[in-house]
Amino acid sequence: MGTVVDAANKEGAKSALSEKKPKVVFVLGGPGSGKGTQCANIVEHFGYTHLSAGDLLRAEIKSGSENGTMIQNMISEGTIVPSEVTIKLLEKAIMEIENDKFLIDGFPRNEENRAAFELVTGIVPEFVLFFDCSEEEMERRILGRNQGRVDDNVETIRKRFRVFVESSLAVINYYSSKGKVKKIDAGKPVEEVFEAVKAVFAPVDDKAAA
Ligand SMILES: Nc1ncnc2c1ncn2[C@@H]1O[C@H](COP(=O)(O)OP(=O)(O)OP(=O)(O)O)[C@@H](O)[C@H]1O
Ligand SMILES: Nc1ccn([C@@H]2O[C@H](COP(=O)(O)O)[C@@H](O)[C@H]2O)c(=O)n1
Ligand SMILES: [Mg+2]
Repeated sequence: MGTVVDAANKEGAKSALSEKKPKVVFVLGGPGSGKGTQCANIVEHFGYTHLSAGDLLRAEIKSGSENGTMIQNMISEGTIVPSEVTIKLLEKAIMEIENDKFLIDGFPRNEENRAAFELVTGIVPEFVLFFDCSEEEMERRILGRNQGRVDDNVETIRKRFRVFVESSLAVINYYSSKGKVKKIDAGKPVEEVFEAVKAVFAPVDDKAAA
């Protein structure tokens, strides 16, 4: 099966998404850095729609789709699912949802994700919100999360840390070279982190909370 990049190259196709032209913010950071927590706050205060790539993949497992077993195994291992799978889920969600601005949480996770998304959708992010947090603090948070996630165990957490350092940081560095990264100290308490997040969105977004 050709990759999603091959398909885009071959057909020179831009998905229907590029017609919709949504505003997209990538929300990146290590496992347990607080991406989902802060996305919920941003949704409430600034009117974005939150799309967690991890949640979309977990929903795909639950749907019993043909990719479900592969996704389940990769999440259990903390590895990164092929871009074509994740991008199709993101494209479907963005096209179905009546909003023109989206927080894409936990994506892109590696260079393949990044390049394929831009090639297939034609979308370039407004900016990247990067939650910077120590591994000690992230591990402490995940072990206290109690959401029953198959990947919330010490062994998989350590694998996810390794994937983040080896693959995801390169994505952050790429956008940093474009001057697009807004780095947040995510090691602080939730409310303090959100104060810093608000400062990022307030000047840019016309729906800033009063
Ligand atoms: N600033 C914070 N201080 C303390 N605990 C936090 C903070 N932000 C989030 N948490 C808690 O840490 C845990 C992980 O947060 P969250 O699920 O938002 O992280 P995440 O980056 O989405 O992780 P993953 O990539 O594993 O989905 C949750 O239990 C959350 O309540
Ligand atoms: N772009 C992505 C995002 C996630 N995954 C897989 O899902 C796991 C959980 O992601 P969270 O953001 O919810 O922590 C992640 O560890 C990967 O296994 C992916 O493959 N590609
Ligand atoms: Mg999350």
